[in-house]
Amino acid sequence: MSEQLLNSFLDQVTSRNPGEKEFHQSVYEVARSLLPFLEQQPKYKKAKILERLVEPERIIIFRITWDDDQGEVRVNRGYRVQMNSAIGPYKGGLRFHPSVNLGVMKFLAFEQVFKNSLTTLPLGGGKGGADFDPRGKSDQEVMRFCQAFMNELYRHIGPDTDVPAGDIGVGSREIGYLFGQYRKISNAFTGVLTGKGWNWGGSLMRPEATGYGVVYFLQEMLKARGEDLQGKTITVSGYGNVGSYFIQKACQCGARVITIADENGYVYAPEGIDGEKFEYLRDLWAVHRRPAQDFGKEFGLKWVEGRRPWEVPCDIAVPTATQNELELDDARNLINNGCRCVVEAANMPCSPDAVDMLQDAGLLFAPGKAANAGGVAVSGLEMCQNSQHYCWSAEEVDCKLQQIMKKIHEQCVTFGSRGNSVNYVDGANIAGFVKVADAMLAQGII
Ligand SMILES: NC(=O)C1=CN([C@@H]2O[C@H](COP(=O)(O)OP(=O)(O)OC[C@H]3O[C@@H](n4cnc5c(N)ncnc54)[C@H](O)[C@@H]3O)[C@@H](O)[C@H]2O)C=CC1
Ligand SMILES: O=C(O)CCC(=O)C(=O)O
Repeated sequence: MSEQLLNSFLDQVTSRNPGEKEFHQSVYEVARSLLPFLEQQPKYKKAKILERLVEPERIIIFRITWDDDQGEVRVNRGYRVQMNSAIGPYKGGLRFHPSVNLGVMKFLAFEQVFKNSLTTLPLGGGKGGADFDPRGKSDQEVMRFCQAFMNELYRHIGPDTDVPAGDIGVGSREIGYLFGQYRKISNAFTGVLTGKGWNWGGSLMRPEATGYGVVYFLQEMLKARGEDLQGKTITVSGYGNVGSYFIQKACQCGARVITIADENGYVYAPEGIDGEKFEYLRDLWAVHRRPAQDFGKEFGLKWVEGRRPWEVPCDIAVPTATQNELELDDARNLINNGCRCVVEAANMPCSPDAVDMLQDAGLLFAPGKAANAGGVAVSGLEMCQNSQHYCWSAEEVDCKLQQIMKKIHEQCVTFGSRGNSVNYVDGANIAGFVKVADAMLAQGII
C-alpha cells in the first residue's frame, strides 16, 4: 500500500473531524489494515464503504441538568454516537468519566462497529456517555444524574433501535437507575439496555463476560503456539469490571496476576491476586470506587507511585483500564523484560507506536476489538433472552461465550495469517469490515 494513499485518506478524516485525536487514532489503525485489502476489492472501493464507515449515521449531543446533595445545579454534556446499523441495532456501552468528549465517543463507536461484527451476532455499533464523574458522588446524586441523562436519551433508543450498556463508570448501579427511568417514561419493560440485574431481565454471566472472554481469547492464541496459561505471570492495570473478572478467570486457569493499577501508580502483588485478595478487589472499584492504593494498604503490598505496571517483568501484559495507557516506553520495558504477549482488554489501550514495536519484536499481540468482544457478545445474548422472555443458565451462557471467542480467534487467523504468524490486528480489522461492508453493499446507497 502506498503511504500516500493512507496519508491522503487520513488527511480527509482529520480535516473533517478537527481536534478528535482519539478518533483519528482509531481510524488510522483500521485504515492501515484495510487499504491494502481494499486495493484487491474494487466493489468496496467503488461503493466508498470505508468513507461511509468513518461518518457516523447520527450523533446526539445533549444537556444534562441535575442538582447535587447541596442543592447546587450541575450541568453535564451527554452523547450517543450511532455509528453504523447495517448488521443490527446500534449496540455499545455508556461511559461516565470526566475525559469524555466527542472524539473519545467517536473512537469508541467506530471500534464497536468492527468488534460487534466479529461477535458473529447481528449487532450494529454505537457508544455514548457523559463527562460526569461518579467518583465521590452519593448514590442519590448518581441516581438523579442517571434519571436526567435518560430523560433525553430515551427518545433515541429502543430494543430494535439502539441498546446501550455499561462502560467505564457505568456498572450495575447506573444501569439500574437508567433502566428504571426508561421504564417509567416509556411505560414499557423491554430489553432496551443490557447489563441489567439477573432478576430483572439481565443475563447471567454478563458481569463476568468481558474479562472471561479476554482469557478465552488469550487461551486460543496460546494454544495456537502450543502453550497454555499454567504458571504464566501476568501484569494488569485497571481492576474494574473488565480487570477484576479477567483476574479471576486467569487465576482459575493457573496464571498468577501480580499487579493492579490506576492513574496514580500500581500495586505489586508478587504472590498473585486470588482468594480473599480477589474478594476485596472485586468490590474496590465496582462498589466503592476506591483507588488502587487501598488494595496495597489492606494487604501490606508495595505501592509504586506515579509509575505504570508495564515495568514489572511478566510473561503476559493485559491493559484493562483506558485508551493509551501503554505507550512506547512501556512497550520497550515489556520487551526488555522478556514479556511475550500483550492482550488489549481495554479499548485502544496501546498507542500505535507501542503496537508497532511489540509486533516488530515478535510478541503475540491481540487488539481490543477482538479480545474484549466477549462483553458485547453476552449483551447480544441478553437481547436474545429478552426477546424470548426467557433466561439461560450461567453454564449455557458461558459455553456460548467460549464458542464465540473461539470463532473470533478463527476469523482473525483467516484474515490475518502472514506466513507462519498471525497479525491479529489486520485479521480483526478485515474480518470485522467484510461482514459490515457486504451488508452495506446489499442495502444500497443509503
Ligand atoms: N465493561 C465492559 O463490558 C467492557 C469494557 N471495555 C473497556 O474496558 C476498559 C475498562 O472498562 P470497565 O472495566 O468496564 O470500567 P470500570 O469503570 O469498571 O473500571 C475502570 C478501571 O480503570 C481505572 N481507570 C479509569 N480511568 C483511568 C485512567 N485514566 N488511568 C488509569 N486507570 C484508569 C479505574 O481505576 C478502574 O480500575 C475500558 O477501556 C472499556 O471501554 C471493553 C469491552 C467491554
Ligand atoms: O455490552 C455492550 O453493549 C457494550 C460493551 C462495550 O461498551 C464495549 O464492548 O466496549
